[in-house]
Amino acid sequence: MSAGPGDRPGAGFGGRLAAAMEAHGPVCVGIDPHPALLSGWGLPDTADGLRRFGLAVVDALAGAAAAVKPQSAFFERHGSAGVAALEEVLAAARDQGVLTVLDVKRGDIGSTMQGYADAYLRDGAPLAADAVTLSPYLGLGSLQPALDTAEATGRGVFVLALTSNPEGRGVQHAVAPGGRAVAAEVAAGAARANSAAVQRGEPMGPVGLVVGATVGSAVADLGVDLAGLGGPVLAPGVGAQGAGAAELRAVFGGARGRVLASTSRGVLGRGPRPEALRAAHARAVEEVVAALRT
Ligand SMILES: O=c1ccn([C@@H]2O[C@H](COP(=O)(O)O)[C@@H](O)[C@H]2O)c(=O)[nH]1
Repeated sequence: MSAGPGDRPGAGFGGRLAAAMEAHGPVCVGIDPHPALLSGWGLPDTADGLRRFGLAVVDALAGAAAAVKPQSAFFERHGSAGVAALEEVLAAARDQGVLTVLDVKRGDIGSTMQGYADAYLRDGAPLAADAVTLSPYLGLGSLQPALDTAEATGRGVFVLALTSNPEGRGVQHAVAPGGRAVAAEVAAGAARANSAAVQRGEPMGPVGLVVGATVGSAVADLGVDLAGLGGPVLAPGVGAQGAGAAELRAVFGGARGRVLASTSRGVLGRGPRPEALRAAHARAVEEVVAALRT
């Protein structure tokens, strides 16, 4: 079976994500198999435990959630067996029509970046996802091979702009040579990369940003132009990291229709019963929709 997006309706990632958000609401559920969650679900902290955990989340949320976001780190803890479990979880999501954002936060020199692009964004790759997270801190231009591959295969990327953790400020708020904050430069570069898709009339381009729902006034203070991005905004920090309706409303004023809020422990902590996971997701959707209503 093809591992590419060819078996999915709609061409580009932005269009497919917009359709999924319209159908299921603007909330992505992270698949973060923390040891404590595995134990709470009665699963062992082994590759097989992770596999069962990830498959249970996909089964519960297929047809209910716009996307799932497996966190690669937890699978990598178990070496090749953990990565094989991640492959199975990605394949299950693909088969069940759930969009995947693989949270790997990759960044490297351009020639190596092509290797990452081939690993995650190529049709038929064992770890192929609909989108991946990328780190621009080796220079936004170094990500170009991944952006090109995503564009060519109908996939997407989310570039870290303002992360949800407080330690990110030292780098992301720093002033770049042009006089703008680094995060504002990253957003401007992403907007440029989306311009062709926007001109073609696609609802969203393939290049999204990661902007934590916990970043307070940073978007406005630093002049990070989310309104002009033309792509989706992945907003982690909802739930366990403390962001709720008030924070979402305050941070995302200019981009409300394109925000995909992301929560992991906030939903996973309600498992393992599928109905409980779906109910927690539905509550999160209600809260996010109310917060982002224009
Ligand atoms: O800025 C960022 C970027 C990514 N993350 C990731 O999202 C989840 C958050 O999990 P919660 O349980 O909802 O706190 C996790 O995988 C992070 O690595 C982020 O938190 N902030």
